Amino acid sequence: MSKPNAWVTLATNDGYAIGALVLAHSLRKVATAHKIHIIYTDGVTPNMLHQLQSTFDDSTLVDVLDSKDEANLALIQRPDLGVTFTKLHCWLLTQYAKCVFLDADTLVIRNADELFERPEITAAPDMGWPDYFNSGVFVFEPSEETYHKLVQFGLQYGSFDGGDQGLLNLFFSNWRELDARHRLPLIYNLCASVVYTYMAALKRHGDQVKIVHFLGAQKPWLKGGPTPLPAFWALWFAIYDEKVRGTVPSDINPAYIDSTEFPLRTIPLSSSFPILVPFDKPEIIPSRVLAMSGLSSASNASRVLTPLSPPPSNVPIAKSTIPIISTQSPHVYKTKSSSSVAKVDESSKSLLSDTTKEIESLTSTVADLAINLSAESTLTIEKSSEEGPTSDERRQAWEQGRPDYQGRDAFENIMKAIEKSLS
Ligand SMILES: O=c1ccn([C@@H]2O[C@H](COP(=O)(O)OP(=O)(O)O[C@H]3O[C@H](CO)[C@@H](O)[C@H](O)[C@H]3O)[C@@H](O)[C@H]2O)c(=O)[nH]1
Ligand SMILES: [Mn+2]
Repeated sequence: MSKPNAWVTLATNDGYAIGALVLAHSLRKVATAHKIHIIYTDGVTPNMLHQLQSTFDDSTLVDVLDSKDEANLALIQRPDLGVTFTKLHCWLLTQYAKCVFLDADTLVIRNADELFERPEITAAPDMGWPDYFNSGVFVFEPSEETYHKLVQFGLQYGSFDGGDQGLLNLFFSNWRELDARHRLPLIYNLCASVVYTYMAALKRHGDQVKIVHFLGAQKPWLKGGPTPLPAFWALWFAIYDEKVRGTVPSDINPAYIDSTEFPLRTIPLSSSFPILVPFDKPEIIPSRVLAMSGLSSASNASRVLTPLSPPPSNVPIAKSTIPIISTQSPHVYKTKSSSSVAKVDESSKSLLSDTTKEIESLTSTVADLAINLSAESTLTIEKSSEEGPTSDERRQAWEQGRPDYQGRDAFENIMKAIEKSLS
């Protein structure tokens, strides 16, 4: 009998375990034909583990302190590579013929079983640097030999970003030159946390998206706020509410939220981005999710209408040190070892609010700076006649990828506004 295939994910603590639960339910909702397997560490509390084990088809404990394992032995010297090496354990799942690894912060919103027809290594470009692949979704073939090579490689060269993505991209360094089968369209790993500069493409392909990735410091299960694509967050919460919330044990680490605390806000730039109707069944969108998305009913659910409301007063406003388009979260990623969970929760919370602010400010920067420019007397802009475009028209033009680059939105003006908004 031939071996089965499996989706594989990883959780080293209760927060990521919640993500993994939502992910597993999303895979069942889209009726995958393949197994669903989780790798976990003892950072997951027993009650959460029970939930994982009753939701996933199978699970594997990876004990980072178990010195019988060569990788773990080596880890004692290289604690920085902790979670990275844990992720590599997926290659040891040789009970499967082929696997697709999914980060615990991904969500499968349409059946994507065709991924198992792809060879190792298959992945989508990283949104921050498309010459590298993003390691949140990748096709691989379990093999002890590959595992050992990866471990040796990792020990020798480390990871240029401190995480598995850097290590895997160094190991599979010819990925970009491989044939087209190895490169996934972005609909298999659409990052729901970056501000897209190509809104027209997003609008064109948004309704074909199959896998969403909540990459970066903000995760749906953490306190914080929505990202520039609230419609996708709404999908995550729809599954969380329906399948997970009632099952999450009360002794879970209190840093992780109940979704009722999720601030009901949307972001202006996405005001014309159509919400995706989950699983072709508009009636299953809970009314709270519709409210979150600014929609009154699923039938006229073509536009997100709610204006931005003020940030919740309990979110501390810290001076940000995060780059504007923050698609990676190496700090949070690296520091979340099970031994320092409590400490890190605090720091990731403030990182989170920084990022929220940053994304919000960038979002309004991109859309609003163009619109507000003409009002700035300090900028050297040709004052146009009163018949010029209205703010709404200019916003629309931006969202459709048609800014007035010859006039008000000229390079110099945008530069000035960006510098101004950053200073
Ligand atoms: O404390 C942690 C941190 C991570 N993970 C697992 O590892 C994955 C990757 O971490 P994540 O926080 O999702 O990283 P991203 O924000 O997605 O950042 C990028 O950078 C990471 C480090 O290189 C890569 O693993 C990701 O695939 C890549 O998208 C998670 O989804 C989990 O499955 C844990 O279980 N515990
Ligand atoms: Mn991720």
